[in-house]
Amino acid sequence: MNSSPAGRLIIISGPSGAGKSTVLSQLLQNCPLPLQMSVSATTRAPRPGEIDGQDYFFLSHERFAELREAGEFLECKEVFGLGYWYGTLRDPVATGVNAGKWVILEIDVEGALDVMESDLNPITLFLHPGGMDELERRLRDRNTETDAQIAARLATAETEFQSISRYQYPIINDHVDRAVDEICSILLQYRDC
Ligand SMILES: Nc1nc2c(ncn2[C@@H]2O[C@H](COP(=O)(O)OP(=O)(O)O)[C@@H](O)[C@H]2O)c(=O)[nH]1
Ligand SMILES: Nc1ncnc2c1ncn2[C@@H]1O[C@H](COP(=O)(O)OP(=O)(O)O)[C@@H](O)[C@H]1O
Repeated sequence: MNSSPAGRLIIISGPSGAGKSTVLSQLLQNCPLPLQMSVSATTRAPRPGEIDGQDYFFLSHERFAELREAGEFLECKEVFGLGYWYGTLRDPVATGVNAGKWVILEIDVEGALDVMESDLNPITLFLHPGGMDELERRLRDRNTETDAQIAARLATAETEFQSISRYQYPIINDHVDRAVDEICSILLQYRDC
């Protein structure tokens, strides 16, 4: 018998550069819930400082395709139309939720819509940077992508904003601390449900 309280699935989406990683790392440190990040698999190259198995599982295209064909992904998508795949592995998510964790999927809108249609009943949040100018500034200041990659991210952002109404909670990340507090308050409302 499993005596742990039930875990939850949480989805956070939002355009690249909105501040998802920044906000989530503070949320994990400051919100008194058993939160756990889902580690996605991707075929994109690691950025300097990113650690395999911690930030992502960095896979070859061949290995990713094998796992996809074997049905190992809860969802997977080619994001930004640049040939790079991203996917959520089923097993670690199920293991986390069964152990009472509140597992956070930081995934794109297309993948999120797939999970919303499943019977997993996720809590869904969309992080918004405030405006396109601010988004571009954050992407340029982050200095991790080429101009072409930034352009692809901005084009995808325009499309992603059109799906904001599919999420339960739109969050404006104007100040990191404020956004973290807002998200934590929302999640705490579900603690006794
Ligand atoms: N569908 C899906 N999208 C993912 C997954 N992991 C990451 N993403 C999305 O892929 C996009 C790019 O992520 P990344 O390459 O880390 O760049 P960043 O968002 O600019 O930091 C973001 O929109 C993520 O939310 C996943 O497992 N599935
Ligand atoms: N509220 C904020 N105000 C200003 N800059 C921010 C804010 N949140 C995040 N940033 C910065 O914006 C850039 C993109 O943030 P990041 O967390 O990498 O976004 P994402 O994970 O959504 O792609 C980073 O350089 C980060 O330091």
